[in-house]
Amino acid sequence: MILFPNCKINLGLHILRKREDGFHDLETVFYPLPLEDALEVLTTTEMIFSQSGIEIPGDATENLCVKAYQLLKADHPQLPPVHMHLHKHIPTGAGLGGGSSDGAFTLKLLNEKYNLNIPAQKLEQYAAVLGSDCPFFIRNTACFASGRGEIMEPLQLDLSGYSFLLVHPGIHVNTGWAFSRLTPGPPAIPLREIDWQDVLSWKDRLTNDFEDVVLAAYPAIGAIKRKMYDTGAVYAAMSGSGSAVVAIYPKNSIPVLQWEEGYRAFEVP
Ligand SMILES: C[C@](O)(CO)[C@H](O)COP(=O)(O)OP(=O)(O)OC[C@H]1O[C@@H](n2ccc(N)nc2=O)[C@H](O)[C@@H]1O
Ligand SMILES: Nc1ncnc2c1ncn2[C@@H]1O[C@H](COP(=O)(O)OP(=O)(O)OP(=O)(O)O)[C@@H](O)[C@H]1O
Repeated sequence: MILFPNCKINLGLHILRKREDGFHDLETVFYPLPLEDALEVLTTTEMIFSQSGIEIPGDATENLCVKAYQLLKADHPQLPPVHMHLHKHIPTGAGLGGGSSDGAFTLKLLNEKYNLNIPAQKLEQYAAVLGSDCPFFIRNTACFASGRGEIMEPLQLDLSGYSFLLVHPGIHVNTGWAFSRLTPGPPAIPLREIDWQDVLSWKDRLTNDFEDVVLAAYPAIGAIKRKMYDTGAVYAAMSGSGSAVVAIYPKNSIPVLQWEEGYRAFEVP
């Protein structure tokens, strides 16, 4: 069985407070986009994880696909050994949730392929063990998120009338480092006060708290954002803790742009 774990973008991201468990409470809107990895699972006689495409830093045993398998196996010993192959397109350390999506899709795939009958709510709980961004990818539709990102509420938001440009400057931003650099606090404009149907208003009202610290450390990211606005984007912002920047253009109006060596650009027309 093959599934295609997609990426997410954050539309607005406010870091509200540091918690006693070391994590931060936040508020954000998650929106899924079809920049995808490919995840294949076959039944075998011994556990194998293999990977192609973009190289993932770290040991294969730390991969969220492997961790997701182990998490389910502990509660569902009937799961057979599998060969999991992950073909990676989504840049890592990009704020696009690629690793989180791989972990969440592994849970969904194993549940379906081996008829474990785990309800979606329980899958979200397993996903929260893997990472803060993971639960979103179980439902994978636009939502408000709070807590660590695991408390979700559906948001009616259809951006299919727009085109998206994602640019990754090849910089790997460590999420833990980015959280450690910022000062949490109440947002100037809470996400509940944003008019989600008026995309043109977002430029002046929707903010990502990570931009202050991450753009200060990596000015190249701010330059990408400026170039997007200079070329007709109606909204542009860093996604999550970066370093990818996402721009929303009027439908089929993404300009042909030259980027520096080592940058990768992805279009969702
Ligand atoms: C920045 C976002 O992408 C916004 O959607 C997420 O909050 C990050 O989620 P993630 O990559 O799944 O992060 P995790 O793997 O859970 O945590 C990585 C590290 O980020 C910090 N972290 C993460 C999420 C959170 N709500 N508070 C935190 O302080 C912690 O230091 C943690 O050790
Ligand atoms: N399947 C995977 N794909 C990408 N990275 C993974 C995967 N499994 C584990 N990781 C680890 O996650 C790290 C990237 O996480 P980080 O939170 O820094 O970046 P991100 O792009 O914001 O998040 P993520 O893609 O995990 O949501 C990588 O350095 C890698 O070690």
